[in-house]
Amino acid sequence: MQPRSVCELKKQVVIPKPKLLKPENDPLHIIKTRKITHGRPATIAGPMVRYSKLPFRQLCRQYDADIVYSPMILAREYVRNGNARLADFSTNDEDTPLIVQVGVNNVADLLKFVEMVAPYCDGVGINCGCPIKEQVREGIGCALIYNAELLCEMVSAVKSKYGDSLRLETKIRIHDDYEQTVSLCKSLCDAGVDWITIHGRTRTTRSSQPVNLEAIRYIVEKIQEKKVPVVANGDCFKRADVDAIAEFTKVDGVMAVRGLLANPALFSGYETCPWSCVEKFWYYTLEYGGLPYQLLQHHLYCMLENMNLERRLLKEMMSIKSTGELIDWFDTRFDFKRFGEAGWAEASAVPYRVDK
Ligand SMILES: Cc1cc2nc3c(=O)[nH]c(=O)nc-3n(C[C@H](O)[C@H](O)[C@H](O)COP(=O)(O)O)c2cc1C
Repeated sequence: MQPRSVCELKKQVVIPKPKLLKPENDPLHIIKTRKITHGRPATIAGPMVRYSKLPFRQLCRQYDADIVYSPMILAREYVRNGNARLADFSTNDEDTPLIVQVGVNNVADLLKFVEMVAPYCDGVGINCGCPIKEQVREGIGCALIYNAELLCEMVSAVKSKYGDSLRLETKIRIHDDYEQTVSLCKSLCDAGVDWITIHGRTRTTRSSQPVNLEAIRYIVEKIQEKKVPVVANGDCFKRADVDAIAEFTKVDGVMAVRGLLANPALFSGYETCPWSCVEKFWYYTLEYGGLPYQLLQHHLYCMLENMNLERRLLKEMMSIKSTGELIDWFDTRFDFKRFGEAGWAEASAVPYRVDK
């Protein structure tokens, strides 16, 4: 029998209805109240094509990510192709608050996409930042920041259908001329967007160049009267960066991406990835399944890379070719007693090693 994603299985037994968001699952409520209730901006694990799959999302939540994104899913494929649906999105009841990010270039595909994913997430985010040429050529990703009319039409189509039962976000890049970004943001606010994430780079800025926080600050100030929350994205690599970015730009939330890939415990204040994080990642990966081997291996590489291990060990790990062998390798190379003795199923019931 063909494997099915959790999402598909759920569809067999329930007829999805638009749900009413509870405050604890409502990303907008979280963004608006984090400062008041926790004295800090909302912490957000941003979208990463290939990487932000269910086990990684749950890992980030364990380490204080308030809201977590799926990778960008292309609406065109998802709404037309059952195999794409199986490959692109799986979820479960613990996978909340979740924003499913979509790459889309027309209202019809977006509405169909939202209809399919709305019962399984708390919000949808439109990708308006992807600079990859093939996507931009098709009017997806970054192309949308130059097509405000279409983008706003898409936002208002979703919001007028779903109201407050589903949140809608747009993740944009900045323009060379900040006034263009200000104008786009104002139009998005008028179209009903719930919050805007601003990645402080232009279409052509590379991620090796520093993020432009001045631009974000400028835009936030200019759209203040709209009272729509803004999240800053770019170069958040440690917990202190969250506060520094929020303080400087006056945003309501901070999104990290590459920082979390290397250290999913970043928001909890760990300077480098703690060992407990590696153990938990293993746990979620085996519990939830669905990660292709190379992705599992690369996640582990990213985490271990900055953990002061001998390079020889990393090289050895990268030469391993299957999940079974990798488990054996971890068992022999590290103190993996907890899972080794208790077994994977029971391991979740015992407290994890705390490295703090
Ligand atoms: C491996 C990888 C995959 C990414 N995939 C997406 C994506 O699916 N959607 C998106 O909006 N941005 C994507 N991005 C961009 C990030 O979300 C983010 O905007 C960028 O990395 C800047 O944030 P950072 O400095 O915290 O990494 C991706 C970035 C990386 C490194």
